Amino acid sequence: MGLLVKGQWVDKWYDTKASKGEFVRSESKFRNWIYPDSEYQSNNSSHFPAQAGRYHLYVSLACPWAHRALVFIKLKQLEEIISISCVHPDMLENGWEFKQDDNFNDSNIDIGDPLHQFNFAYQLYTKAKPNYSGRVTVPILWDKKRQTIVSNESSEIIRIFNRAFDDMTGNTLDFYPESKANEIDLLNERIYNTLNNGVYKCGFATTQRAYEEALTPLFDTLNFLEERLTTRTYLLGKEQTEADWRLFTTLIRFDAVYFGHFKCNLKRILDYPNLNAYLKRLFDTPNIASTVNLQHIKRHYYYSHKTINPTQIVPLGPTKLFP
Ligand SMILES: N[C@@H](CCC(=O)N[C@@H](CS)C(=O)NCC(=O)O)C(=O)O
Repeated sequence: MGLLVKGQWVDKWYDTKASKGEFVRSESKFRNWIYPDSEYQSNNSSHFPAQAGRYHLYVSLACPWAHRALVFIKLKQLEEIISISCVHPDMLENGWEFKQDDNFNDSNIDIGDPLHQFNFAYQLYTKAKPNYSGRVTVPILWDKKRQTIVSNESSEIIRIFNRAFDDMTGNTLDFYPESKANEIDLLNERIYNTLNNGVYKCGFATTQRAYEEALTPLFDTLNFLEERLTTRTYLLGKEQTEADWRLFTTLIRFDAVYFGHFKCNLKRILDYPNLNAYLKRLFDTPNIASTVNLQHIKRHYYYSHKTINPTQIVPLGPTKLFP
């Protein structure tokens, strides 16, 4: 694991010394946007036009942030509009790699870089910006025409997918409707800080205090959500929204990796009747189950984080998502 410094790859683990043992996530740096024809401004360099076949999405099937983007490809029926490939689950001294490995073939998405045949994800970043400094993260939304990264921020990629290509697909499902935007934003904020990123704060903490300070709010939020779901099918009521899918990709990994590997182990999702039923409901949404790859998930976390699991032993259980 490492990062780019002025276009050069440096192998370095997260530095938590400056933050008293706390894991602090860095901001994503490519923040452009794809617009439908009616809103696209060709003289604005951060604007990209909605065009079929023009964009490629690089994901990791292990990563919860990349998983959000993949879920939106399915929900918004974008498979014919945006091509997709994935990285190998191991993220070691070279960061994310495109190496072929028959042990990790996914029946839906190929490992590799079909556009440039690069070996490493960092090469995409230096192609987009030769002197780039920063982390090399997935998801990466790539523009084949301008040969650059449109966005590497999952929360924005899903908002782009939510509407930019509606004219082409005819799929007008809206997971961030104006009337619910405030409530969605509020829930997202709590869930991001304490759960989506909270599991990482627990797992990557290097002091007891930092770990405990992340663990308490994490389970407060799970208890709050369990209560909320006693009267609701989805977080906002009867309809699915973006808030559900942002939560989904964390919950689906929880019992398999966050409970053990990241020490979020006061309770499993399986121990929460409402949350568990809700998770299954989301999982059973058409085309969603195919986006979940338990083998990539377990292998990535247990094998890549050598500071947490130096033996790199990948536990055999759980073998199923819903035992
Ligand atoms: N804010 C980003 C975070 C993405 C992210 O951190 N992805 C992880 C994989 S789970 C990654 O690529 N990490 C590599 C690194 O930090 O060097 C997003 O939501 O898209």
